[in-house]
Amino acid sequence: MTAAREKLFVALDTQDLGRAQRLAEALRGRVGGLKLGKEFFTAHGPDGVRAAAGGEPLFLDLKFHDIPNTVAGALRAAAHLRPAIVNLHASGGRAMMTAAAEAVREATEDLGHARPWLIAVTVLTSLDEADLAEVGQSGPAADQVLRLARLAQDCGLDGVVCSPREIALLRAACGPDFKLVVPGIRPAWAAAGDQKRITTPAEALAAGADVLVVGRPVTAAPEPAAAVERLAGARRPAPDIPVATAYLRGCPPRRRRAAAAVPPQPDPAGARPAMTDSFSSPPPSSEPPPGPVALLPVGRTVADAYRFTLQHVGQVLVAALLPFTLSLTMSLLGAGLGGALGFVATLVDVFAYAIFAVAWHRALLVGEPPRVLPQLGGRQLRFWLMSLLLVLIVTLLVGLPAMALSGLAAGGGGGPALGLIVIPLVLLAGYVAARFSFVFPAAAVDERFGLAESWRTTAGNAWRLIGAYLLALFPMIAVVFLLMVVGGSLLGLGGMMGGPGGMGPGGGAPGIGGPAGVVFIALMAVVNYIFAAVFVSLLSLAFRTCTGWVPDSGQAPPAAGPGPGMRMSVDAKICGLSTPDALAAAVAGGARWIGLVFYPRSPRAVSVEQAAALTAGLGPQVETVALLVDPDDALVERVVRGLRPGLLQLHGAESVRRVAEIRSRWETPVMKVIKVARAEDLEPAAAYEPVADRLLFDAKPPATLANALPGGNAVSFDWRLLAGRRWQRPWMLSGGLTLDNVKEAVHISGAPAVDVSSGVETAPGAKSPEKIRAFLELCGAL
Ligand SMILES: O=c1ccn([C@@H]2O[C@H](COP(=O)(O)O)[C@@H](O)[C@H]2O)c(=O)[nH]1
Repeated sequence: MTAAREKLFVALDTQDLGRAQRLAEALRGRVGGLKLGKEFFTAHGPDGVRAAAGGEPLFLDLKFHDIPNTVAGALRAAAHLRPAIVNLHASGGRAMMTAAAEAVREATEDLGHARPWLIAVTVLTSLDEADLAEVGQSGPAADQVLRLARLAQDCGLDGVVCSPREIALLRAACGPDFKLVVPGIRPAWAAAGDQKRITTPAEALAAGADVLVVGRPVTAAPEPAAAVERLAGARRPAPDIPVATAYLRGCPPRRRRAAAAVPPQPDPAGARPAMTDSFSSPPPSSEPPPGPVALLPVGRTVADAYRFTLQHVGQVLVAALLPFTLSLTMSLLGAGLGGALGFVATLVDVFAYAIFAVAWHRALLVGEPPRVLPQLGGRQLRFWLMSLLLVLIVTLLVGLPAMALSGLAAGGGGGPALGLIVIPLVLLAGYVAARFSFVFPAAAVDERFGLAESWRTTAGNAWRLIGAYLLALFPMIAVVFLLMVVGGSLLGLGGMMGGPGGMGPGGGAPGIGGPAGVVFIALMAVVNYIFAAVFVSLLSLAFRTCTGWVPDSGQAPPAAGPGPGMRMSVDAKICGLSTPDALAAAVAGGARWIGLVFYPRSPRAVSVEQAAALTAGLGPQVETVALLVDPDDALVERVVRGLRPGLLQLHGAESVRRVAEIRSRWETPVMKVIKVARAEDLEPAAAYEPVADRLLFDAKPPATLANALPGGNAVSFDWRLLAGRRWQRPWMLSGGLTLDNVKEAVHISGAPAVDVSSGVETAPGAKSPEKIRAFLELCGAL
């Protein structure tokens, strides 16, 4: 069982004993345990619990809340059911929790049972700040959660129930051994229902949850066991693949567990499987951003699709060689065959496209360089079958009605009416195809992803997808047209427009002869494959953005640094912007982040008002980063409220706890700066990884430098210190980067992103738009 599944307790919230038993049976051995709560218990009592749990680790979720004597008695009674976890409400107070802890200890000792975790519910995950205010509790939910967690710990409880949003905060405050049992888990594909403080399973695991409690996403699924698989394997974009992250605002923490949690003691009676140590094993690496699935940024996605393809034209040709040969052979054969054999030739042609598209999807999504002779098998077959199925669906849904209607219209002499009928149908065809299109990248990366899932995950992005395809099409049409005209006139070929210029990669059968014609056709084929690669890239990028897919560690390209596979260019942050022209240069040049400094001593400092005015109207393609140095709460509050930055850069000596607190309290992703001069300066990074969303490695201000700033001193450090290092968090490099050294810095350190300030200035604080442009150009070409 994977670590993710072992940490999963499924809530069997039902009054139907048979259903609970069927669910338990379906989930037996697939999850860490089962949770039976008030609904089931009220209907079936302790005997029902025994009958339903059937020896699986049991979380008896009765959330006791009463006077100390009553809760202690209830827990003594509950001990007979041999639960692995029992709970109460922390708001019952100190005396109640202390009595409860004592009762659990005594009762299990008397019975000779293993002692279950006794945990306290802090603030229900169905409550948000507004709900809390209504019951007289003002302030962030996280404050109340932290207060109650500390009290519970003080009373000798093993842990708490908290929402995923407070995991990092509680880990920092209560230590690695304090159990965090986390409901409010919602993969992207599941409805939130009544839950409010939610996140994805991957995020909760990555943040350091000991147990994930999931109910309806599993129990309401047609196949609960399959839902567990999906949930445990649910993925989100990899932070270190620059393009993927460009679409997502903010990143949640991913934590490497500081220490193994202590599992409950083994059951001496041996009747109930104790939770294994793998409960505490670190989750597989994944980087899930919080919140809803991102909207697809149309312009940026198209630009990235072109950029990725054009940066790897050689690889496109490698990927195209076999498909092109196959396609050309079949086209030549098919041209002479016609009828059924011609149809077979078309099927082979589609298969050739599948070979190409699978290779290119994999190039982008998992960084696998294409090969001249790829391994052919299930992937291409699935892709091919999906292509045929989609053609069939679109034909049945749209093509046939269009033909019938246009026949009617033509018969009735309704020429103009024809357009009115056909145009909506064509739009419908595009819409349906776009909604189903995610099955293709999914097939290429071996994801189980059907039409229904594609339909679901494209919801809200369908028209953006269509817009992106149309936008991508314009340059293609222009280039093909140009080639036709130029090629036609150069070669003296008539009727070229009906020749081999189809947008499909295989092109048509050549209708022109002679060596010049062959060269021309070869050129068209190359162009066609390049454009096909753009489309495939576009689809891959959209898939990754909308579904949050991220490769398994086994198939992922290196998490950082230029690996042997294929990669996008280096992302850049231009920091310390204070003028509109510099900001415009950064945005136009493709900076992924723009940094604003809220540190009064800096020559780049801006006020919150200036910053807000400067960044007003910025599109989603660029993220605002607020640089703070040991900020007090009031400053963070002002900056977050006034600017709503996508990232808070903490550039001072903020402790791990403070970083966690800032992130959680202001619900804004944070980037912690690690200042480096020597190898040992990298060590603190590990402690910050659990609580920060990003790391920034900057040069340590030299002690000898008079009036040194916390950063931006035009000083660099030995980039070799970072070479080959892998971090759990996405990271970037800064410190004395300039136009002259950025290439070398990236090459040596393997940085996936860079941050520059003084290197694009003419004097401290005076940004040069020209230098910014040139710097970004360099990064784009790296
Ligand atoms: O704060 C809390 C405490 C407990 N729960 C319980 O967890 C499950 C969640 O079920 P879903 O169907 O996944 O929403 C449910 O049994 C709750 O009683 C919680 O959600 N929040």
